[in-house]
Amino acid sequence: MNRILVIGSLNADLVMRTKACPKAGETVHSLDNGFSQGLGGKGANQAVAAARMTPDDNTKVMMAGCVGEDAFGRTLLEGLHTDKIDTSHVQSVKGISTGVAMIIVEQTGENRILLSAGANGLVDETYVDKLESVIAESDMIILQLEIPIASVAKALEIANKHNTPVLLNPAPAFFLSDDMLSKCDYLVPNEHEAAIVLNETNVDITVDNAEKYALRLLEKGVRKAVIITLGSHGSYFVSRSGAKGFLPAAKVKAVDTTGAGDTFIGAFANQIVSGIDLKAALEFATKCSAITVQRAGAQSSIPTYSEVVSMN
Ligand SMILES: Nc1ncnc2c1ncn2[C@@H]1O[C@H](COP(=O)(O)OP(=O)(O)OP(=O)(O)O)[C@@H](O)[C@H]1O
Ligand SMILES: [K+]
Repeated sequence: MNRILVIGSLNADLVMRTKACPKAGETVHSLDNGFSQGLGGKGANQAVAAARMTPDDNTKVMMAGCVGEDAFGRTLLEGLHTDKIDTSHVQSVKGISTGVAMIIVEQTGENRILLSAGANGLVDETYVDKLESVIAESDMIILQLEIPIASVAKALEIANKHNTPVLLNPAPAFFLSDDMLSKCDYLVPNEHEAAIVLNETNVDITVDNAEKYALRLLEKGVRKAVIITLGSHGSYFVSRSGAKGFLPAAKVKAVDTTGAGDTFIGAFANQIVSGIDLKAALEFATKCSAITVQRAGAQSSIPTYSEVVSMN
C-alpha cells in the first residue's frame, strides 16, 4: 500500500454572503440564508483530494497538524474520517481555537478574508520531530506554508534524511532559500506564488513566459519537477529529466475556484505514488480540478476517483 503524509493546516471556513460589507460601527443583515460553514485549510484539502483519488483503497493518506479542542476541530476530523484519512497524528489542543477563515463575500463577488491561524501555529519543530518515523515510512509527504516556516524546514530535513520524496506547495508564498528548494522533489506554485518564491514580485508569469520561470525554479535545486499552475489557462511543467510542456485547463463554466489548486496537488501526488508518469499524472490532476471549479465550497467540491473517470 502507498502512503502519503500531509503535514499542514486545518481550517473552518465561515462564509457570510452580503449585499455590502458593514462600515465601522454598522450592523447589516446578510443575504437570505447567507451563512454557510465549510471545511478547509490547504493541508486538509490536499489530504482529502489525495484520499478521494484512491481507487480500491490502494493509497493510505495520513494527516498531521493541530486543531483546537472545539466543535470546529471535531467537525474537521469527522470530515477527514469520512474520507478514510488517518488522523491519529493530528493533535487536539486545549485552550486554543481551531484555525478559522472568516470570509465575507459581497454580491459583486468581491471577498474579504480574515484568517486566524489558531492551532495551526502550534505545528512547531518539536511536533514535526515526533513525526520522524511516519515521515520515514511514507512514499511522499506534502507540505504547504500555512504552518510555521521553521516547521516546514524541519519536515524537509527529516524527509531528506530518510529519502522520502517531498511535494511543496509554497502557499501562501514566501521567498524560499535554495537550500529549502533543493530538498523538494516537486514544487507546485501558482503563477503568483512562483514569482514570490523567486523574489520577482514585479513580473507577471503567463502561459508565454512560464517555461522561463519554471526552469529558474528547477535551477535553484528542485529535484524532479516544477509545475506552475496558471488558473483557468492550465499549467506548465518542467522536469529534471528534460520533459516539459503546457497542459491546457479543461474548458468549463467555473462557479467557485476555491480548492482548485488543492485538488490538483492531492490528485497529482496520488498518481505519482501510484507510479504514473509525470505528464499523465498532471493530465489527471487537470481533469480533477476542472470538476472542483464547477462546484461551490472547498472540501465539499473535491470529486471522487469514480466521478473523474466517468467524465470521459
Ligand atoms: N476556471 C477554471 N477552469 C478549468 N480549470 C481550472 C480553472 N481554474 C483552475 N483550474 C485548474 O486547476 C489548476 C489549479 O488552479 P490555480 O492555478 O487557480 O491554483 P490555485 O491558485 O492554487 O487555486 P486556489 O487557490 O483557487 O485553490 C489549474 O492548473 C487548472 O488545471
Ligand atoms: K470549488
